[in-house]
Amino acid sequence: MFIEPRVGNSSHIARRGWIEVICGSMFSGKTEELIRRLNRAKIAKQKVEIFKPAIDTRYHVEDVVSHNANAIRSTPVSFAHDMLLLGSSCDVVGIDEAQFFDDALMDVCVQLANSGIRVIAAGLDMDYLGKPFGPMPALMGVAEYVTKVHAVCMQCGDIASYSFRNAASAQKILLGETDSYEARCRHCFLEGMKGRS
Ligand SMILES: Nc1ncnc2c1ncn2[C@@H]1O[C@H](COP(=O)(O)OP(=O)(O)O)[C@@H](O)[C@H]1O
Ligand SMILES: Cc1cn([C@H]2C[C@H](O)[C@@H](COP(=O)(O)O)O2)c(=O)[nH]c1=O
Ligand SMILES: [Zn+2]
Repeated sequence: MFIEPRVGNSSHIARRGWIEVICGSMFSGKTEELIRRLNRAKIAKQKVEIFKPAIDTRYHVEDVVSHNANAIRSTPVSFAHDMLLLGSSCDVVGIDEAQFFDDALMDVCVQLANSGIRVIAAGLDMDYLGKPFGPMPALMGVAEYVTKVHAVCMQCGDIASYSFRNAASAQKILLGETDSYEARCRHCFLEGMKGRS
């Protein structure tokens, strides 16, 4: 479905940008899919830059790493606006953990795409309460392509769209893995939330 954008010296080939969003729960394969698309762009000899929020240091300070240990080199940035300058000379900009960015993310992605860059952003569509997460809904609204991927429910084996938090914290941001979260389907998520305020 996703072709590599045609970039080159030929004046008749216009450079066209667009926005792709890969969303879903934790463990749904967002990062794997992001890495797959970015590696294909690299194979097509396109200039690729990958960014992640500086707060996400779970596996590695610089690499974007999936739960099954696929990795790709990235630049950690503190603010969405940092990507405007750092990504402006690329063909493709990849963004992981997009939900952690500030509300400027949508405008930044639009500006990058308007300047001819293919933007691929992966992030959680919902937080541990099942509510839309940060700048993701706005970004999905302006994206040309939105792909929702699913995990496997750890309770019943059905498809999972929710990230159920097993830890006691009520803070919106709590970095973690299987130590604090499990993927759940709607039914098992609601069962787990019963009795919580
Ligand atoms: N409940 C689960 N459902 C599906 N995959 C899981 C689950 N738990 C662990 N995994 C592993 O996580 C991988 C996906 O990791 P990743 O791409 O980092 O996901 P995400 O970025 O969406 O959190 C899968 O290929 C699988 O090996
Ligand atoms: C649901 C939820 C998750 N987080 C954190 C937990 C992880 O560190 C990342 C998600 O990583 P993944 O690549 O999608 O597995 O987000 C959080 O801080 N708050 C939440 O509500
Ligand atoms: Zn279930």
